[in-house]
Amino acid sequence: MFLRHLSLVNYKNFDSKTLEFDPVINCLVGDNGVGKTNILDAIYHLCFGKSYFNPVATQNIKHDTDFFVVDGEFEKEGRTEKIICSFKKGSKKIIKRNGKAYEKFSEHIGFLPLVIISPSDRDLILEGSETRRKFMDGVISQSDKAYLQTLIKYNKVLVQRNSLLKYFVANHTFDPNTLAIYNEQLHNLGTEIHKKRVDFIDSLIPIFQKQYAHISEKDEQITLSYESQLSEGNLLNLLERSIDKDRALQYTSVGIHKDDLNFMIGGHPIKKFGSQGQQKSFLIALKLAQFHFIKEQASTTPILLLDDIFDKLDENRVSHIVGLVKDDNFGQIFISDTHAERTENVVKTIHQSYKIFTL
Ligand SMILES: Nc1ncnc2c1ncn2[C@@H]1O[C@H](COP(=O)(O)OP(=O)(O)OP(=O)(O)O)[C@@H](O)[C@H]1O
Repeated sequence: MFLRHLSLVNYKNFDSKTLEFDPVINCLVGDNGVGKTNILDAIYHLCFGKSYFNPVATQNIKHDTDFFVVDGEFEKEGRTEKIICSFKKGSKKIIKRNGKAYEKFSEHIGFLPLVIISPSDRDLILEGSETRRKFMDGVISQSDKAYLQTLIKYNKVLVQRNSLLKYFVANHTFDPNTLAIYNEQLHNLGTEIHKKRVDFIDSLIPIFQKQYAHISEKDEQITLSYESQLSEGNLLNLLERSIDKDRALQYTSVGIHKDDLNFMIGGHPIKKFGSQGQQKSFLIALKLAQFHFIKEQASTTPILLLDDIFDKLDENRVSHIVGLVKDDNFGQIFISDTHAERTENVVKTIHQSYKIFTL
């Protein structure tokens, strides 16, 4: 799969921009702030229906205008797939595939698999557990449509259960029977999600360890593990046992919405004890593991976006990553960098077709 053509109207700093891409390697070069990352984000937008960097849709519209359009032409399994994502202030965002608008964006997720490696990935280490759950959910959803639907249902029931807990307190009442209905639903949906997360992490760990060893070239003991209250007991029991606590807190204190991933180095949290270099290698290994996992699960090689990759790695290691496309017949890669020469030196070593875009 590859992206052949991209055109932007009023997307972030671009009023109008058209690019024809190489099927293998594309380098976006230029000074700070010219819009290299914005182009990568527009590609991300076509695959996920949203920005990777800025979740506020209106802020992706060029200042002083009131709509944006991102239009892309992909080649997938010998067919042309035309995707248009448009958004006008005050209206709903629209994503169309070959002229037909999706009713639910979730139906589009996974159709065009993509992995991005960017300096903002550090949030996965630094931020709270929600960021790591989103990462996990994003990867699983790209290859398992049922997972995303189950997760959406779980979150809806969770909102309803939390509203009920608030209602109880506001009205000085309690109805265990209605609560039991929500408990049962959360149990069924949460158990399914938990199982898929366990399976996912089990498959990801060996790929991740291999990638880390490759990148760090050192014998460091790093671990990635999944932490869930459901590993200690059945969700229905946990929910029943926490009723008093939940009533006091007015929200649901147990469930898969509390899951986390633990990132450790030498047995200690990498957030506190990892050097900057170790944290960067960890994140790249995690994202490359994601790339390989999706490639194995989906029948398509994901598009790989490398934003500001030289910020994280030296030229040899960038060559190694870019070299991924050499092994994967249909892989396409996008690299953003401030130094045209440095980028060209790296891509030349791969002996594949490439294009350099100077912005
Ligand atoms: N909604 C918007 N309207 C207009 N300009 C915007 C909007 N959102 C972001 N920008 C502009 O986009 C530019 C940043 O673009 P981007 O992050 O793509 O740069 P870059 O080329 O990747 O830079 P760097 O090399 O520093 O990473 C900034 O000048 C910013 O002001």
